[in-house]
Amino acid sequence: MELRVVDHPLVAHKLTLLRDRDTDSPTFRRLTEELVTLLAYEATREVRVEPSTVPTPVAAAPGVRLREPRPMVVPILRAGLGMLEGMSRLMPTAEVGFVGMVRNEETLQPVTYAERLPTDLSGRQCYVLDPMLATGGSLATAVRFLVDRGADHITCICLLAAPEGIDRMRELLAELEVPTTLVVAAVDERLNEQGFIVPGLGDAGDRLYGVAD
Ligand SMILES: O=P(O)(O)OC[C@H]1O[C@H](OP(=O)(O)OP(=O)(O)O)[C@H](O)[C@@H]1O
Ligand SMILES: O=c1cc[nH]c(=O)[nH]1
Ligand SMILES: [Mg+2]
Repeated sequence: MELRVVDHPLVAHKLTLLRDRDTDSPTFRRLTEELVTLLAYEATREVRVEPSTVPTPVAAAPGVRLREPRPMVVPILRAGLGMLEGMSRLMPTAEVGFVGMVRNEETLQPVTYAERLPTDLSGRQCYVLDPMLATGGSLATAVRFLVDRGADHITCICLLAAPEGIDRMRELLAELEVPTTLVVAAVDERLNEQGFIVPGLGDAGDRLYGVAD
């Protein structure tokens, strides 16, 4: 798995505001979208295109267009949903599939409670969205799921990652033949005893949408 940490002052500035516990929910949502759009620019560097020529008012201009099958964007519910709009803004013609996952707060194991994806993802490039990579269990499960259905190129976009989660992803995905890239705004210090990223930003889902039961 290739790791790309996006080193850009605007990303760092927005991430700092996002982390602040005094940032309210509407601002948190807006910053999340803005950050994703910036990360997506880097994350879509390998998106597949094909030659396409268009007529300008002056002459024919050779260019490119996104290749079929269209890329698939997969937000991991709940918190990943906050990243969808920012991603769609950059790649509006991508298709969207959904996976719903929640971590068991004691065992930290992910539980999949929803899935709405094509059964056949052969030849598809997939962009998985989840703001937080903590133990790596949720993201690795989602990636495996997509690869099992035939996806042949996976890019994960996260806002924050813990070193433990990156190591775990590498371990769990080691035998996959499919190229996998992780694009993040920052790699934080560590996980705490509750599996939260330190210093992190708290519970991304709660900060986006309010406290869940
Ligand atoms: O790397 P992991 O240890 O698996 O943890 C990360 C997961 O935890 C959070 O979701 P959560 O379970 O809080 O669900 P939510 O999105 O509904 O808040 C986060 O959005 C990731 O999906
Ligand atoms: O720090 C963390 C870890 C998992 N999920 C979150 O939302 N935040
Ligand atoms: Mg949560």
